[in-house]
Amino acid sequence: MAEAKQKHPRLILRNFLTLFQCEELEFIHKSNSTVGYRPNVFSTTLSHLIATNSPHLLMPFVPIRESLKEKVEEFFGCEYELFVEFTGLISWCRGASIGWHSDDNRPYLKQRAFAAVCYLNSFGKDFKGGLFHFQDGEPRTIEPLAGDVVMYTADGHNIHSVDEITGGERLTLTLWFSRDASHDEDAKLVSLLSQRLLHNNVPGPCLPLLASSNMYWFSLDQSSHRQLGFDICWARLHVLGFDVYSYQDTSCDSDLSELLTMPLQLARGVELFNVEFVNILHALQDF
Ligand SMILES: O=C(O)CCC(=O)C(=O)O
Ligand SMILES: [Fe+2]
Repeated sequence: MAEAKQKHPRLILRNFLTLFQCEELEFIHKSNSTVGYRPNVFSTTLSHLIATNSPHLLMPFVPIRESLKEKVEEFFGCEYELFVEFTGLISWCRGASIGWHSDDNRPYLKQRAFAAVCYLNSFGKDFKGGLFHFQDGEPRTIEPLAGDVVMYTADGHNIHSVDEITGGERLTLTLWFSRDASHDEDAKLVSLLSQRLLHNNVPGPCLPLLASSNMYWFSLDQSSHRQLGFDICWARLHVLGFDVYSYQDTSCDSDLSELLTMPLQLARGVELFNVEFVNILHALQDF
């Protein structure tokens, strides 16, 4: 057991998060995510929540980040040594996968010492495919289940992969930890928060601002014309059964993504709801 821990330092924790916490984070992701860093992947970072004037949505992350850091420090024997380097909600849609790798496998990722991946939804129920595998050691394969967490060193002792998603959307809260204080995410977040508070140019305490429209544009074919794709915010509302009604003058040649930055109302079938939203992010967060 001790030898296995030395060779492949890793820990699986069942039911670390409650289903309520999973659902709360899922709601935040589905109402704020942008197109991610790899094909068919969407992400919500904490700095993005600040940049889009939704810092109140950071609150549910605070106790979870703290207890994950404590667990990692306790299990890997490095109490009070770690900084959270990155926190993000990451969802993988059909076609997304990642081959064998370690999480520190690029020069710009060398500061990463440990990873914690929290599963926010479940294999077989919410998505198909997407099993997690370690190349060596035990456990070899992990079936993602809402609330469970896998923690492992970011180095070559824990080479891993994720099978292609074949249906649904697989959602995780993923954190990396570093020993290097210059990669402390908290310091970056505090600085972003204070910049926003000092520059009083935000519309109101809780009214979201959209990032640039290409951050929400999901291209179906990366290489082809920009038109082939959809706006992820609009698509998420559509999945929930809503249509968007914009009372802007649509006779001008404004495109869809521009309209979604303007005031709008929601409709379902022939029913038009009275509430006016400042933009589509506001509708997603408050419908
Ligand atoms: O989502 C997972 O299970 C692991 C993802 C992963 O390996 C990564 O993002 O580096
Ligand atoms: Fe990884």
